[in-house]
Amino acid sequence: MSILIINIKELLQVRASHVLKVSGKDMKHLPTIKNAFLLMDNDTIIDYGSMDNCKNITADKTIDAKGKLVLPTWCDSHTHIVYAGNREQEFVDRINGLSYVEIANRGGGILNSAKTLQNTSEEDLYSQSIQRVKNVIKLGTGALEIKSGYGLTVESELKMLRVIKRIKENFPIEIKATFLGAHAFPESFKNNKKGYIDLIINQMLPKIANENLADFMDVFCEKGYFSIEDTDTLLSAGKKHGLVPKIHVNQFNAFGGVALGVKHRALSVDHLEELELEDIEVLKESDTMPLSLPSCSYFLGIPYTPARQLIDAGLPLALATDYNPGSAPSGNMNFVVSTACIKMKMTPEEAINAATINGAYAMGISNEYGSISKGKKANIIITKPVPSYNYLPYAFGENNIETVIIKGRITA
Ligand SMILES: N=CN[C@@H](CCC(=O)O)C(=O)O
Ligand SMILES: [Zn+2]
Repeated sequence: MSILIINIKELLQVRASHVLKVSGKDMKHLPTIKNAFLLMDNDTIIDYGSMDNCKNITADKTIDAKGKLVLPTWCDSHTHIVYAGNREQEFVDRINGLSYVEIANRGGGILNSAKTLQNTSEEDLYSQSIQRVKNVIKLGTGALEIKSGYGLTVESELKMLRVIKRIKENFPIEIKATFLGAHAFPESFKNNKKGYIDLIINQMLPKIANENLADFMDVFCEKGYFSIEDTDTLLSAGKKHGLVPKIHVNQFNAFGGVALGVKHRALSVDHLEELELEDIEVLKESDTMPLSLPSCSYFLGIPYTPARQLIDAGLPLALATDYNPGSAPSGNMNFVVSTACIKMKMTPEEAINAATINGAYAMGISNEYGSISKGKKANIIITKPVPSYNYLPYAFGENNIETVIIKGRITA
């Protein structure tokens, strides 16, 4: 089936298909066409341009987008959207004065979510998770990275990854799965950290590879979690099974994790709330995408990634939600884009680039997603009538998405 969108007030993020990411000054530029049309055939974008050149084009369905913007769907490249239960009690504990780290040290945090997930059936985990997936699609997300990491046992990590696989099979959006068994040390391995790392390497990884359950390997490289040496060992082990590295790094402390990520040619280094000059220098020599999670900074009240420093140094930046029960219980990419503008001083052009093409790069899919390009997947947002694209981040908290098209089908 073909869909033609006509009279588009402004078509955003129009790029040649070979552009895989944008960096530095180029992030300030968002290529657009005013008074445009867009043509999709089945799941693919096949043509676009000015309305002046739309005269002889017909399609099975025509949508009039007068007064509305059209842009690629958001690419949310860092989520933990598969989880069981919630952690609203910890939210209240933080309001009453405890820090995220103090809560974690008392056995809350990731271990709290792991306990709940271990006691939740695969079926129940799937139904809880798909509610969130359905919601984020309505909010304009068309590609999603999903991590394991609340299992922390062989059985429960596999349970999480099988749920991710099932979501992938049953939903039209693009999904990439990340194995994050190294998210925290389980209580039973508190005094035997090497034992847990051995379990990941010798038990979890071979099974995951055997069932083809993950694309990427992630590690929470942080004080009190996995050290530089642990992360190095784990990423190397993941690579042997074909898993591309990514890291949670510099969330609370900067101690060389970014350089380690670059050494491993990580696809992205994520969080970066704490950043040293040497981190920026090392990233300049790499293809690794720095990735920021503003909703986590907002929710925990920790610093925001210094986006200006990264972009002004000529680097690219991707934005994602970090959707998880502890540090960012929201999968709203529109809020992420707004918050990046409001709190990180990114321009709307930079934020939209970071949430589309650069997010796609951070999932290794920017050859097919993240821009309006001929031959790319027809993943499209049509907004409500709005004055300009600046209005999208400006009107924070307002839902300005009217229609979401995923792989050429109207989905929301
Ligand atoms: N920092 C590590 N992992 C998650 C939070 C996990 C949790 O608190 O449940 C994050 O990216 O923020
Ligand atoms: Zn995370």
